Amino acid sequence: MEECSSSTKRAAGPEDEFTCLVLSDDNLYRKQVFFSYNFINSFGKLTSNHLKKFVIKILLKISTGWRPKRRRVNLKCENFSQIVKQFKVEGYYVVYTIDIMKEFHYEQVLKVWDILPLEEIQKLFVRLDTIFNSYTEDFINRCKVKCLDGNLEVPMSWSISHDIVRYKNINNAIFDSDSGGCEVDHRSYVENSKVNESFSLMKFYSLSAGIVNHLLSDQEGKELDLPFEVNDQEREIILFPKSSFILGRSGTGKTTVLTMKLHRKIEQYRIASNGLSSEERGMSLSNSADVSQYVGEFKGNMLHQLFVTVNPKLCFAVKQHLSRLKSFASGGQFYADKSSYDMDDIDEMAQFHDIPDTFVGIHCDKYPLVITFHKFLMMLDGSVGNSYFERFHSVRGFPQVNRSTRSVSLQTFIRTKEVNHERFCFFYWPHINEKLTKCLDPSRVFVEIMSHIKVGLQGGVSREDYVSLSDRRVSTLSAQERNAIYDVFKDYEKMKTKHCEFDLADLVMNLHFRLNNENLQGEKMDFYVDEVQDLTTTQISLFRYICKNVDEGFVFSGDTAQTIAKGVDFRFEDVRSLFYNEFVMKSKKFRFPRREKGLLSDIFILSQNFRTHSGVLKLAQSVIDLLSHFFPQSFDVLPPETSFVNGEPPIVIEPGSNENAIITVFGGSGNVDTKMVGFGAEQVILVRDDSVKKEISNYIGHQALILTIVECKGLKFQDVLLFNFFGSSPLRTQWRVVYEFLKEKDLVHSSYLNSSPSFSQLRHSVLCSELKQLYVAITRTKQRLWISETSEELFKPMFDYWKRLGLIQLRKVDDSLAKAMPRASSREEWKSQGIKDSLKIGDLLKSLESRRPKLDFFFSRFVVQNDADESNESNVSCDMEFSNSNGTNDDKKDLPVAVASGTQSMPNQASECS
Ligand SMILES: Nc1ncnc2c1ncn2[C@@H]1O[C@H](COP(=O)(O)OP(=O)(O)OP(=O)(O)O)[C@@H](O)[C@H]1O
Repeated sequence: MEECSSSTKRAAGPEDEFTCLVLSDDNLYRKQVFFSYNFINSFGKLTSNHLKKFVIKILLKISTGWRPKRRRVNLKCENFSQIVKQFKVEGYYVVYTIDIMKEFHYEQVLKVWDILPLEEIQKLFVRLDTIFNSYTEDFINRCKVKCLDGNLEVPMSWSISHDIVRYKNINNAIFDSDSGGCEVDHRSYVENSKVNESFSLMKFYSLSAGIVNHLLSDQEGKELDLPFEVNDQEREIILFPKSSFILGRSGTGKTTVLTMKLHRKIEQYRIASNGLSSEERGMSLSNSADVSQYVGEFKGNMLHQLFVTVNPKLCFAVKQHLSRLKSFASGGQFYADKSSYDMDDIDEMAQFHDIPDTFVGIHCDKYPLVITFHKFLMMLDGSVGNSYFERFHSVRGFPQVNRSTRSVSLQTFIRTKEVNHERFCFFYWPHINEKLTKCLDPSRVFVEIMSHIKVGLQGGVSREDYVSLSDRRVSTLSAQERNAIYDVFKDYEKMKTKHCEFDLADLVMNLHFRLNNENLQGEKMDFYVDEVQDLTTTQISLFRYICKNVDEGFVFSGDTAQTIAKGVDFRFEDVRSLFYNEFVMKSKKFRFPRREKGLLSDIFILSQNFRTHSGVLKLAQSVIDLLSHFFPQSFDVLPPETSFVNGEPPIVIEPGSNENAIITVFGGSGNVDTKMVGFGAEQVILVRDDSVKKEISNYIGHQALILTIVECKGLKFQDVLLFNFFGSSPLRTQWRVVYEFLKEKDLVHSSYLNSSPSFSQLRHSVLCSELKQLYVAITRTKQRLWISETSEELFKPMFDYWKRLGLIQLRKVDDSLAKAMPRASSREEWKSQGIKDSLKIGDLLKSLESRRPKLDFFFSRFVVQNDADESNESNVSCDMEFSNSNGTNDDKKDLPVAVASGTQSMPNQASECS
């Protein structure tokens, strides 16, 4: 056995003996063993340290290829006994299965599902049966294949030249009704369970010294934030070495892939710098060949990685996640250090105060930089020539316009003088010539100005070029409309100059101009851009100035159905061709004067939803269907995501007769028992904007966390209450245009069309951003979504649509609903939710304190009845069984004692169950 070297000691905690076992050179197959989240939880609840150690020893032994001899088995998973195994230790059964994973080839792996007492085993088997029923016969047969190396059972592997397909045609397949799967609306789902208890969405963690240390230390109930095993689709993207684009609907793992890819590179770099240890050779998502390749590549290079996204809260969440992954990889603790997160606010400026506003001379320990796009612009601005802001007279008087630190007065200037969508609509639009504006929609005009006119280097495109876009087949604007928009643009520019204000496009164009004329020393960098749909193409092309490794240095991920940044309008194909023309061709223009073929980077599509169940996804898909109908050019059409878990339709809350549901639920009048006394930490009220947020805060104080749709972007919650989305929509009664779609689908009588406006791309362009916002709001929930509206009239068109398709359920605010909604949360839960989802921890704690007296009345958590049947003890047996060190066996009467060495040492041979 290998001695623990200094680098392996790093990972060793109190259980050095086990660390050495994990790292042992005998333990050749440890990369093929994975522990489920459930196993880790159940293991944590075991009270006997001796039992814990014994189980780990057996699992480590199994990971070397050792297998107990199989005997007559009575306790088994009916249909899949060849791939579902179990062994017994001191009255507990450890259940594991054989699976197949795709990395550089397909390979058999072991998944350890749970450790349970006898009475719970049968229920586990039934659920595993359901999962395996969804697999193809070919997949199952390959799991059954045994590959022997002497006495050892080693993983069988297959080349990736032929696909091994895991799932039958999910969502279309007809399942055996006994399998536990279910059929709804002609679509079948593998499971009928709560999302966080689902087996098909369960996270698995690979066997490592860190995991073993975790298992053997007393960490029961703490939030796990370990690098989990991604699925084959995600792994392929993580391992793909070239620049690429990742497209996928909400909850399909885009942020996860970016974060893991970035973290993996850090690990490879660390290994290349320190030399390989035994543990590191076995690190997840890599094999030694792969690592050695990077050893060569990284030597002598510094690793400069940047993660850029628009939402500061998402940025904060990614930063926290990366720091925990880093801590885990270097053997530190991987739970959030609660005390260090007790901050009042996630403020953009405070978040980046230690990163200078320049890319020149940034110290390497600042990497990876996880920054917002706004911070990225500030850093670029400080990197070449004179700052853009120095042109403003008032700024010249500020104390320091310095590259590394910007004064508070300058930051305030930037915040208050930027013309954004709201400022454009409310302050500029009313002052623009009415003759021009009367037939135009301000939001659409803002998009046109920011995304299609103010592009390029020289103050934007000419009128002639802009108007000529109407000749394109895909253009939805006539030449006349484009001329009018261009006139508005001219007026707007004049007014803006007069008021000494600027918009983001001004800054971006100025940066392009400066960066083109002055040489910024580009570094070899890796860029990970998340939620790329919220950036304009001109903004995106700024990345090329500071990243020289175009072939490999860029990963863009996003979903154009979730574009909520105002003024942005593109599809992934546009970004891909921009990348080719602006990044690839410009970086190679001197070396390759002719256009090369085959240099367009790959677009990967992620299709499995990991976040939520079919009830929510179907509602979300109905919004996508409207987008496809009215605005087919505005987003990338993808096949609907795969969902494995069946779930209830979201609930529309019927308001009381004379007040809105929020008042009924949270307070005001009414019986205390039917009032919801606050939301838990995993729940959120989503609203359109800050004004509605303020309005609700006035009603309910600190009883719940309230976020705007922009703030919740990229985050997730157990339950979501979407409040007054339609009632506060700028579309007002124009939502009636959806009847046109319903009529086309034969969902309403044609008389509905009489009172509906007929759809016009230009007049109803705001519907596009409304639908995208609605999609983002619906997809934030993992389990339950409640929709509450104050105006029946404004909601009616969408309500009719959803009701007709059976996508919602209507419920009155009564006792049962009020009881189902809240969830008592401990102080720790509030904190950990804040950590997970980057919320305002201070607010959460204040909120909790303020309702502390009411917590006594808190409705207990909505408990779903456990549907397990009592298992029948007389009917069970086991694969193999280990007695405890005394050789006793609790189930002796029913189950013949087997085996084990009868001591605490590792069993060498399993003897027979008689
Ligand atoms: N292979 C996996 N197994 C289990 N859970 C996973 C897996 N991959 C991702 N997840 C989980 O799925 C959830 C959604 O992932 P993520 O936030 O990366 O999706 P996204 O595509 O970025 O979503 P959005 O577009 O809505 O921001 C997260 O909770 C993540 O931990």
